[in-house]
Amino acid sequence: MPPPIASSPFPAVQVRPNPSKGRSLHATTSFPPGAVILAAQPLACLPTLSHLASRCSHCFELGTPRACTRCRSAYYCDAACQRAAWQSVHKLECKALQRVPAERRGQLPTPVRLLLQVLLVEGIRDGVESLEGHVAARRARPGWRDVELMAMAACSYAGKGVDEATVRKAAEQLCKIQTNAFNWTDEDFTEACVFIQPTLAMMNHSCLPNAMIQFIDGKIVLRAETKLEAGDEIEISYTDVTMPLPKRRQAIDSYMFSCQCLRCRDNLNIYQACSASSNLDLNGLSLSPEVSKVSQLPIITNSAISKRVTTAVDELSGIIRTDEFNDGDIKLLTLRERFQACRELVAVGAWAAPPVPQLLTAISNYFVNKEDYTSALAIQSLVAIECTPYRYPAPFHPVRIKELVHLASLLSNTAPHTAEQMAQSSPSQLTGGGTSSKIQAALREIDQVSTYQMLLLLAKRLAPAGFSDKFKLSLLASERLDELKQLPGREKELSFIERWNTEPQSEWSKDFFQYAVIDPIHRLASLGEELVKQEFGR
Ligand SMILES: C[S@@+](CC[C@H](N)C(=O)[O-])C[C@H]1O[C@@H](n2cnc3c(N)ncnc32)[C@H](O)[C@@H]1O
Repeated sequence: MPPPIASSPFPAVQVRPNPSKGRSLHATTSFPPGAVILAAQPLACLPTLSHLASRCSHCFELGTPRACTRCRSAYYCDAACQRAAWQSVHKLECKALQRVPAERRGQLPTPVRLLLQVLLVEGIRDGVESLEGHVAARRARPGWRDVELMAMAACSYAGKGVDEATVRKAAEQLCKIQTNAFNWTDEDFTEACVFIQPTLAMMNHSCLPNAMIQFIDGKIVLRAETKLEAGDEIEISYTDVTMPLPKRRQAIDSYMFSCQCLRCRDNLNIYQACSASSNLDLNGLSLSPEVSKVSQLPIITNSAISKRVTTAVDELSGIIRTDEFNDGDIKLLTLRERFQACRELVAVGAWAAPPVPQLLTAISNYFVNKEDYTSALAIQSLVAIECTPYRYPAPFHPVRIKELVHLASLLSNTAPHTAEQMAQSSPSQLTGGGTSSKIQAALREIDQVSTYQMLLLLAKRLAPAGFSDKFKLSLLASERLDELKQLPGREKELSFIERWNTEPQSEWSKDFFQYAVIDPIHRLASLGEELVKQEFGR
């Protein structure tokens, strides 16, 4: 039986039957790239296990929330959040959580906690009812016994009994959660919350998505990633689209379909996927205006090189675990070994091809840990110019905004480097004294404070419209810009920056941006390239 079509409570979107995907969500009007299509309240939302004790279970703000004194497994920032949660879900959920043995309470998997809410709260249960769960197909898969056990545990904690019919229904509800819950990653890209929103759950997946979701101030904000026309299907990505094909397939497998998008069908590498984007021209006012010329790169024009890049990426995805790059203590030797494994990609300048960007970020973090901020800044500039814009061609993508703020943070650490301070500072444990002093010399010639200020203003400009006072990265940028106001003697610079910020499209502003931001960051990026090849390519 075809799934029922629910009417959408949001005028901007409409649910339609879809012959190959069940149902799909469509725009009812056109949207320019970056526009906010809608903002929705989640039907149910929970911090993930690793964030349970650090995020409020009601407003989801990061902080040091206090545990509910009864169940000790929901956390709230204050009495108001606790009261509101008590009214909506926690009154019922708290009793159920108290039935979980104390030693297991903090370990209850997030889908099981969501299932508890589905079992206990009528409104949530009704919202989940019409969602797709692929129950029959999941039942035929090896992990089905675990699904049943989780369902049985949830029924028991919820006080619903564990007879066959009740557990079967709960297992179906768990399947719907697994098929439709969104995993929201915070600004550090760790999974922070899991939520369900029935209308947004109608969005299908594409590895070349035309929309994205952000979680801002407890709301799910749906944004157009490319231009949308009325009637277009809205497609988001269920996984990290910059991963190589085998990894994407693995991630998508849990949604019980195989992706037939152009990126998957033709196994497009990161540069080919970038050149298929309609967002390239939007980069004209970004740090990387040359992204628009991606189709002229040898990686695209020379099919032998292009193929080699795709093959090398697929091979490396089997031998390099990118999660090891998140280890703060990663050793120099490991970084060198991994960099050498990537030499084929580096040799053809395929800096954006995975796992090179993740590796460069780990190298930059390695320098930060050593308090060698100049080297970290040079490597991060390389990432900002050669990696991220090709991976995420929309300059308003949160990853691009985060990078501007990150570059600015690194600049704030290098800015106080006077000649005296530099003479005193130890150039980390590396031997690359030559390149390190070139980076320091380059930094002495840059008006780092102005570059810093303009990167932060750019980050603010790219925030989603209507959410700049809620979006974490623009709040952070505003705070830092306010601190700058106290710096004396910058009247001339401030008047230039003000003019650039009010009329960014004018020829004067473009030249000024080139001079004050693009040229310095590109210079640092080429020194970053020299440094990384010299120190890690040996
Ligand atoms: C979150 S739901 C999306 C809404 C769904 N189409 C429905 O009718 O309920 C996820 C499910 O949609 C289907 N789906 C999503 N993206 C798809 C795609 N690119 N191709 C085929 N099916 C897709 C799969 O069945 C998947 O498990």
